[in-house]
Amino acid sequence: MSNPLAPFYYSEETVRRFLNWPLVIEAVESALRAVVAMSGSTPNEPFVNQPVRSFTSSREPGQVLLTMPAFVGNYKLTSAGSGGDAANIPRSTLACKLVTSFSSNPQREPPLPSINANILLFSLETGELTTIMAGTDITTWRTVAASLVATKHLYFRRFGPRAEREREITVAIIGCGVQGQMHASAFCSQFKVKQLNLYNRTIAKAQRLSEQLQQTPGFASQTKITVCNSPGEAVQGSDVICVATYSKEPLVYAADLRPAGCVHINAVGAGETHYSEVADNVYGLAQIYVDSNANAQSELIGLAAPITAELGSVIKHGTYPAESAVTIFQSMGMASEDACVAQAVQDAILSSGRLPNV
Ligand SMILES: NC(=O)C1=CN([C@@H]2O[C@H](COP(=O)(O)OP(=O)(O)OC[C@H]3O[C@@H](n4cnc5c(N)ncnc54)[C@H](O)[C@@H]3O)[C@@H](O)[C@H]2O)C=CC1
Ligand SMILES: O=C(O)C1=NCCCC1
Repeated sequence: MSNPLAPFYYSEETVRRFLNWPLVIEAVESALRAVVAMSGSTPNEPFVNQPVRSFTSSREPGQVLLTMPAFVGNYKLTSAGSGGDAANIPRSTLACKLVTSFSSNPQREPPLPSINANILLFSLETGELTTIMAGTDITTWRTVAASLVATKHLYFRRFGPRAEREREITVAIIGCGVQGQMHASAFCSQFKVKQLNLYNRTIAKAQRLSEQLQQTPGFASQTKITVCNSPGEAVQGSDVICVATYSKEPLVYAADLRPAGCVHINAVGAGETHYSEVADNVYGLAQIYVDSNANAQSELIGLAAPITAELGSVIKHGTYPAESAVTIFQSMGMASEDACVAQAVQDAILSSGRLPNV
């Protein structure tokens, strides 16, 4: 039966009310696990059909449209308002994110985000478009969630099953734009961050973030924040480094890493290539993990170092790195993450009784 109101539209404001870390982390972890299995490999197991995304350049350099389709089959969501028996019923989602990256948007007057996205959800019965969901906040949250999940499994789990709750860490944030700001607040709320080093090309932006964090109700008072004058200063002594800029030149060099290793890097940003923010000599000594091998094959061309594994396979099999390793989570971003988070948000909205088209 076709829906007379379709497609439903959920605005950024509505989506924002339903985003929280348990919901987004669970959905992103589901996508990361599911991507390890391709269609039909094991019956009833979660799996992903995720063709390589397309990049369409627009008028100027630094302006690009990405189309990101995915089908995620047989996965479960427990924290999205589908609690009780419904939580045990396998879900499947057919979705496509349309996202633009216009890197000079923050310099506009008034400033706009560099990343703007919408996520389309389709009926599994008829293929009709059922929902259009604003996807800019989802993109930020799911990318930060991927870094949180990577840090838990590639860094903390080296030290045992409870380390993410007990171990104190120093975190460097390089790039204090939309991604950097949310990485900073999420890492401080989800882990025990004793020292937070902030660096941004325009130092005033890092300064502003420091002030905002300190004014945030509930911001961990045990976190000392330092605004750094160079990326090297931020990296030195850090256990976990998150780098999210448009830089085409390396910002993280081996000489600045702790000499004994034991460092994890979330490489989030994309200049011309995904791997431009981290120097070759760091890739040369690190173990490199990716969200998707298939995406890595098409988007990490030229990376002169082997990929160790998909993050989802570490989560599934518990194959954690050695304590002293330097690890990189090369985050490219996956359509399946967007699909699972959008589904979880839609479930939460519907179970709250909220009307669509708001
Ligand atoms: N891996 C993933 O899934 C995703 C990756 N991204 C990427 O993350 C990066 C950051 O995105 P947003 O925070 O939304 O952008 P933004 O524009 O809000 O922030 C970018 C920050 O990087 C800094 N920056 C820009 N160019 C630089 C350079 N050449 N050297 C040093 N710093 C520089 C700016 O000062 C700014 O603070 C982008 O490359 C974006 O494409 C965004 C979304 C998802
Ligand atoms: O996954 C995404 O969404 C993006 N990835 C790379 C940069 C643009 C947005």
